[in-house]
Amino acid sequence: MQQYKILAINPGSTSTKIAVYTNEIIDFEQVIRHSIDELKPFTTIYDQYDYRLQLVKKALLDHYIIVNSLAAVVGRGGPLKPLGSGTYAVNDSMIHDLKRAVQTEHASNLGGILARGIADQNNIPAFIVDPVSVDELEPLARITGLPEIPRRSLFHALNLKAVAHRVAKDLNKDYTALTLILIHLGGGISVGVQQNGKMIDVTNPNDLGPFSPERAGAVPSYGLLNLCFSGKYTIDEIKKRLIGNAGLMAHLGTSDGREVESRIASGDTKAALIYEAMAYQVAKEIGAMAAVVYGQVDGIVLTGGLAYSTILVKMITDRVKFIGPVIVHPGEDELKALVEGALRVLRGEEQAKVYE
Ligand SMILES: Nc1ncnc2c1ncn2[C@@H]1O[C@H](COP(=O)(O)OP(=O)(O)OP(=O)(O)O)[C@@H](O)[C@H]1O
Ligand SMILES: CCCC(=O)O
Repeated sequence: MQQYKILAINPGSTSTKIAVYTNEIIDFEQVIRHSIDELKPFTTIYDQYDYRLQLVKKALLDHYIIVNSLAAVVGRGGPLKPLGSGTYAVNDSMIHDLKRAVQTEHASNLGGILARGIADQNNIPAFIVDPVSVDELEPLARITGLPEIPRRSLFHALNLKAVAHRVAKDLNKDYTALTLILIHLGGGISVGVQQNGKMIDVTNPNDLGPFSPERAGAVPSYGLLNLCFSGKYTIDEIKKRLIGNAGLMAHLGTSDGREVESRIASGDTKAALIYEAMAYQVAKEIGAMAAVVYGQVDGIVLTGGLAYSTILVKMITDRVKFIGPVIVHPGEDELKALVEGALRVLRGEEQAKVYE
């Protein structure tokens, strides 16, 4: 079998995670941490480019990786314009949009730029895979009761798509032949339904669907309206509340599922009620996604950090197993997901898409 050595780069707000794989086997992984003081001099995310690039190059040297041994470099895709799923070659239009943070400033905007910066040294391809702005919604799924507020597709695309590929492989089925309900159970929770390889409906964890360890999910609109106009909060404070200080955090003062479970084990009835409510909301959303595909579901796939929880998985499974088999792939491995996306292209299983 042909050997492909691939560098994956995942820039986050306080770290740059990198890994080198040979095919699906990891050679090394490193988390390069960035202190607040180190990042302070940079006004925009793009201003951090050279600083992070030098650190990635140093890490490669430290691990005796020479750039010309690499077959490709793959970076985390930032919130680009809405686009179809898959692996994209990093081109000039993408670099332009990543630099100007076309949707929003986010550290992941540096993923494609760093990948290109290293790949260009050796004339090898640079890719990104399934950024959060993957948008494959059916027209019906976009419509809300307010024409000026359509639903937007923003979700944990990288992990959900990678896990869908793994499930198809495990079942020895064609990826596009499966209809799957896919649930990422992380700090935020995304629930979507994938048919013919497309996520035709999905909840954006920042404004719809179940509440999660730190986000509010869907809340009654009149209540939210009153909070916004109470005069007590700025718009930024409301945003931070909805996606940082909501869900388990707001009810229980922690966003750590393990901590909630140890409280439940020691008899905390409030923790038990809130945790079950989160499972209940996830199950309800799974039911809604099943209705989208007339109940014809090949599997319900639970993934993300909270999928390590046997209690939570059981509470969800008990409510949804009548819809289809529940398959659990706990955790999320974004670097591996990036490498798998690059490998699909290098092996000719998929064509690299072109960002316009
Ligand atoms: N064994 C476990 N039991 C219960 N909860 C767990 C376990 N392991 C991880 N978690 C919980 O999973 C959640 C984090 O999941 P994950 O790491 O997928 O999220 P994240 O990367 O922080 O956020 P996001 O996935 O939204 O980007 C936390 O609430 C964490 O406490
Ligand atoms: C917006 C979906 C992805 C994330 O919250 O990290």
